[in-house]
Amino acid sequence: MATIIDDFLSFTLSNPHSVSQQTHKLSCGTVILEAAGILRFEPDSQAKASVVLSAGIHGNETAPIELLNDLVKQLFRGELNLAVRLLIIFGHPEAMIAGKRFIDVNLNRLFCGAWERYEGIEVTRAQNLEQAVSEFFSKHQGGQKLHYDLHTAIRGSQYQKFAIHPFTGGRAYNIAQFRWYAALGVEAVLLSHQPTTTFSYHSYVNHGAEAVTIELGKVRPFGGNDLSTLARAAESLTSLIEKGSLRQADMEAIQGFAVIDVLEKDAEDYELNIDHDVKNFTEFEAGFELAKSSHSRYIVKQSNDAIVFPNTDIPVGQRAGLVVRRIALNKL
Ligand SMILES: O=C(O)CCC(=O)N[C@@H](CCC(=O)O)C(=O)O
Ligand SMILES: [Zn+2]
Repeated sequence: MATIIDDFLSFTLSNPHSVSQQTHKLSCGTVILEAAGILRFEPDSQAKASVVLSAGIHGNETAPIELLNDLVKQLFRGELNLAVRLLIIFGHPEAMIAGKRFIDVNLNRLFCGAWERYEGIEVTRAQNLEQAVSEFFSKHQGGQKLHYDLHTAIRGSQYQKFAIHPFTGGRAYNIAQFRWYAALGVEAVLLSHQPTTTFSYHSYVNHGAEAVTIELGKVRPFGGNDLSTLARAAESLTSLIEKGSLRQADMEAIQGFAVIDVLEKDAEDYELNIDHDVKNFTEFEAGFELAKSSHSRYIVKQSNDAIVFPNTDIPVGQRAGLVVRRIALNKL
């Protein structure tokens, strides 16, 4: 059986529920297996930042899991310098084994204490992840607190890699973060217009971290990903781990979008008036009836408003899509 040193992903898939704590000495730090799918790296030198990198919050979004697993292998082999405190999280090992987005309820709707209102195996995992992040940031030693929650999208996208920035509630946008997203290869950023119960929003609002959800392509099973498409993301994350600073690329490469509306599935007969293969960021004409149910209709308000994350295969009360509108990030 694989050890965490050989292959953290294989080890996690073989030990999805509970593990005994393990500590290993690295050439420039220490690594602690804290819980199933959770590894904490502490550098020997003064840490330049506290960084959370999570993937697999949705079990079938495998490319970023494979990406993080490669980084962990390089750290164990002593091939990378460790300049930051680093928490690596494989969010939902049981869903990863099942090859499913989730088992009972969508884990990425349970943070900020929302788990209190749900039942299912994800409830305990959400609590454990909140606690792991809280303990990690409570030992912050200086520099920035950062959390990048890595996903892949169910549908194809007109922008392959895009970020969903948390609702700021008046906190200023950090332009250096946008430049860092560009360095990761991100092509579009959505600015959320209201609080959510996602993992990245939790770190942003409760820990004051610079946190964001990043979509790195399309959902594929383990082994089915072309990791060469993530080379830029891998290089920039490696640089963050080794140097403790965020690479900066030209922000002009990123298209900004404001989230205008959240489409909510408000009845069992809720329908989106789009084909199953419509891509994220597809635009509509003003007046188009985008959604309807026995309770409501959603009419597109302005031409070129676009849809992201359309999905009606969800419980009533949850998000069936986001309506977004182009904005200039340099005018924020
Ligand atoms: O492709 C889809 O429909 C969903 C992909 C995904 O899991 N996206 C995240 C975004 C989280 C956020 O809004 O910050 C999610 O839906 O949880
Ligand atoms: Zn996801």
